Amino acid sequence: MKANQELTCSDRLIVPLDVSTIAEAIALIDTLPQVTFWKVGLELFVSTGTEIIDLLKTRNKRIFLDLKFHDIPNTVAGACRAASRYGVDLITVHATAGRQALELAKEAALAGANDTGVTPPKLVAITLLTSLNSRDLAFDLKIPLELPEYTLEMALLAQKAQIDGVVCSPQEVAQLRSTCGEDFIIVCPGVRPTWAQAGDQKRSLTPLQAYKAGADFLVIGRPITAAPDPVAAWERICEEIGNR
Ligand SMILES: O=C(O)c1cc(=O)[nH]c(=O)n1[C@@H]1O[C@H](COP(=O)(O)O)[C@@H](O)[C@H]1O
Repeated sequence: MKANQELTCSDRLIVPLDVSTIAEAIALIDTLPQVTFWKVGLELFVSTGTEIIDLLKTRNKRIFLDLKFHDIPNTVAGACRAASRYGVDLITVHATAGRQALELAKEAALAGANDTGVTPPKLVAITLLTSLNSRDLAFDLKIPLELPEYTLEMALLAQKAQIDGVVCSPQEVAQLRSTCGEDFIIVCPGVRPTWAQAGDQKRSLTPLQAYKAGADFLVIGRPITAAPDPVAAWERICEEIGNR
């Protein structure tokens, strides 16, 4: 990675291709040529398979393959090995898959990249989805910890298992950054400019707040992709974070 101060807005912002067809994905990629880092999530990958990966590669884009693996260790490892053969930049696993799954995921990612001679992806663990709040954690998931403590425990578990970083809400970034250190990758979805709708995101902060708290990457979807003018929305966000 480049030193922090040299990073530009397109190095920091990851935009999800949350659509279900190649045609819609191409339309978004063409609308936003300034985006260099795209996220391929469950909806698009399940719909198109590797076609979208090949397309992004021919356009020299960076790829966050966000399939959020969560299964028994053997299955998580197999999936990580397969995903890593594509030569993508980032992949996700759920921290709650547990320590053994995380450890095997890391080994498998290295093996998968080695299979095809590509650079291994960075592995990031989901701490707690940004669509959940303290109430959901306590009353639905029955987790008897305060939310910041829980996300910290998940991050520490991932770090002990040699995972490269985490996905967390902007509200937890400062704490995770100070505990897990500067080299731990922190990816933040759930980012909302003041002028955008929250939608299903429950633990948001603005792009500038998330960036200042220490996030390496901001994942921002609908505030850009569903805006009447996506390019203007992108530029407004870049201005808000000072084009850093
Ligand atoms: O792993 C993710 O990227 C992710 C984790 C999380 O906790 N919350 C979350 O919103 N995401 C993803 O980040 C994107 C957020 O999109 P918007 O809510 O439209 O900005 C979606 O593609 C989600 O799948």
